[in-house]
Amino acid sequence: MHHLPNPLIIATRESRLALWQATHIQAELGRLGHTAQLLGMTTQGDQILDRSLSKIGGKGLFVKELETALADGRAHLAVHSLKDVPMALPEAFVLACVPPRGNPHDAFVSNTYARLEDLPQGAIVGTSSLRRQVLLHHLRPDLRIQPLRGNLDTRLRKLDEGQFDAIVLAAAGLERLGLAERIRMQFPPEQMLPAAGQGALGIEAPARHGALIAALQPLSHPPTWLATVAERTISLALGGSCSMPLAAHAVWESPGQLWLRAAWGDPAGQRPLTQVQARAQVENTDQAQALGQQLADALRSAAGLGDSLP
Ligand SMILES: NCc1[nH]cc(CCC(=O)O)c1CC(=O)O
Repeated sequence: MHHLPNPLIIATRESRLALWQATHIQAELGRLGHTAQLLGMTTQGDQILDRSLSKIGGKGLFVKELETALADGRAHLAVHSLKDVPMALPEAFVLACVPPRGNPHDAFVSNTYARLEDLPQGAIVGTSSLRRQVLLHHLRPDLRIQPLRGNLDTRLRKLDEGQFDAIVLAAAGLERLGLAERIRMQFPPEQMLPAAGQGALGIEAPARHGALIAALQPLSHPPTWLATVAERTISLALGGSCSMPLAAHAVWESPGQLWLRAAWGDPAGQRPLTQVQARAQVENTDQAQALGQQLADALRSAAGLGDSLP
């Protein structure tokens, strides 16, 4: 039998964005009458900046060290960008709650050009995301796409130093850090379909801590939960890794009617982009998973991926 710890300790990465997100959840818990404190931690994903995430073990690197703090009892819950949370968590942990989603779109950021269309032939665009890379290549095969890692401030600094003509970042991160004025253009999903879970937060807790999981439920937003379950089911079905050239984005067209789109690209740019979509009445987690699974199967056959994936 667990009771609710007081104070609740929230494990978080120490980037400005992660701290904003954890502080936001701390305040939400405060409004529910709980006292919460932050435990800042540096993860391997934050330390290794010279190699791409897909090469060093994926976005799970951002999550693992926070899970160790939960397992040790040094912290009770962890706040993550949902985009960085692997679909399959270790058995001892659950995604206890997904709060309302922020801006899910990608942002075009440049000091010179107002829109992607304005970039000259062969312009240099910074992004390390395989998804952004393949979608940019699809829109503008002439662009030279170069790696860009580090936290948001670091990425903007590299742009300002003149290393790139433009960069592409998540709008949610810029907005949370008060940097919305850096957004020159927001990509519509038709141009750049977001990653699964983009713009949403995920709160992770020990699976056995029933009292804590129950206490987090008032922060949950069922429409965001169901949409992101559908999106994340596609990631899981296509191999479970977040470091894939995969986009998956769901929107509510009307109450209960979920529209799910997905895209898969070839990072080498040899094969054309594959895009699929489906709609379904979704009222519970099983139906959201079924829609995600259906679209994953459609994507797999349309892209000629067969049964095995890299
Ligand atoms: N991969 C890093 C990451 N994880 C979450 C965000 C932004 C916030 C979000 O998408 O929810 C970012 C930065 C970015 O993609 O530009």
